[in-house]
Amino acid sequence: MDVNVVDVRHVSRRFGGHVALDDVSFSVARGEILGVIGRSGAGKSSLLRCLGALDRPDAGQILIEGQDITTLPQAQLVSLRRRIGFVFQHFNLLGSRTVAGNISLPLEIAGVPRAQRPQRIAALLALVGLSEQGDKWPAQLSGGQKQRVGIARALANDPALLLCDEATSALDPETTTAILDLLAEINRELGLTIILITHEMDVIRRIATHLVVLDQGRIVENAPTLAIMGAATQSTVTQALLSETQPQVPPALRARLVAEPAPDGWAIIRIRLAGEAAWQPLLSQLGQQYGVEATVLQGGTTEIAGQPFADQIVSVTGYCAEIHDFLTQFDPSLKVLGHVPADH
Ligand SMILES: Nc1ncnc2c1ncn2[C@@H]1O[C@H](COP(=O)(O)OP(=O)(O)OP(=O)(O)O)[C@@H](O)[C@H]1O
Repeated sequence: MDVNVVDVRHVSRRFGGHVALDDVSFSVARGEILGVIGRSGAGKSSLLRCLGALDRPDAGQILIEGQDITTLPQAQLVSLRRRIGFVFQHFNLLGSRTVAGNISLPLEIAGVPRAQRPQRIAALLALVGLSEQGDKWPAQLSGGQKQRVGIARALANDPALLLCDEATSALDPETTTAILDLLAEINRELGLTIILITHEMDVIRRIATHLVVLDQGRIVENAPTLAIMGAATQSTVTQALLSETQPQVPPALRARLVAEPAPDGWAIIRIRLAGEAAWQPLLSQLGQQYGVEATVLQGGTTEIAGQPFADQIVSVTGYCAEIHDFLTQFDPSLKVLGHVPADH
């Protein structure tokens, strides 16, 4: 039986009177990319430290490949930590070692014989696209290259789990995309299980197959990312986090929105379509079937966890109950955001 790589069961962590993690439970199956998101102070770092066996919870269990790390003696913890790779926000490379030397360090600590190291280091450098950079010093690298070294170092001992702590928060948007693509590729090629801690919903949207939303130490959402993005109801915290990356009604139009339909005016709706429905020519179908005009004002179609997902603000003329019923077949969470009276 293939056990989950991670099982977190009723974990709590207190600091003095403050509860940082409150009865947190979730599982991560092999090969999943789990995103953990929450606002500042939600408990993300506390969770990561417990998952990485850098801190012990006050209550609950954390099983890594079926082994409870909260009760393991120190000696066994050392070998267990080798099953977990860490990727840090600020890379944490040793400036006194070359790129190859940084990647070699975990191999040396694990007791990999000297003769075997160069081959392993070369394979890791190739995996992260730095084959020519082994002899360089960290100071000679860009932020993105430093993070590639950080990822290669984290993979050195062939971990079962990769823990990424805000791995792209210090990088520019283009480099963020390249690093997220690299993590997705490593996940695909090695089947590696990844937990990403982040405060950026965009990171989650791009690569996380599953999502846990933390708020004040508690889990408020735990499901496949696509299901949460397309859900009819979400927690207030999730809505706030999602709104950062969701299309919004253009401000000039928002100022003209009224609550009631107006003759000859248009309705402004928000439609989300997950899976195959996102590729369907729904709006042109609407035009043909009902003789109305539907225009996408904001948003588009992207991929979430390899599945198409459309999130759009659309204006529709002649909006009526029939059209609403037609569209809610495809998006039960469809929202009419308001109406714009005709410009007479
Ligand atoms: N060592 C500590 N001592 C006292 N309080 C702590 C400690 N570590 C965390 N906390 C508290 O626990 C709560 C959760 O903190 P944590 O750092 O886990 O949140 P976070 O989601 O990672 O926040 P951020 O995104 O700002 O890093 C916070 O209220 C924090 O002040």
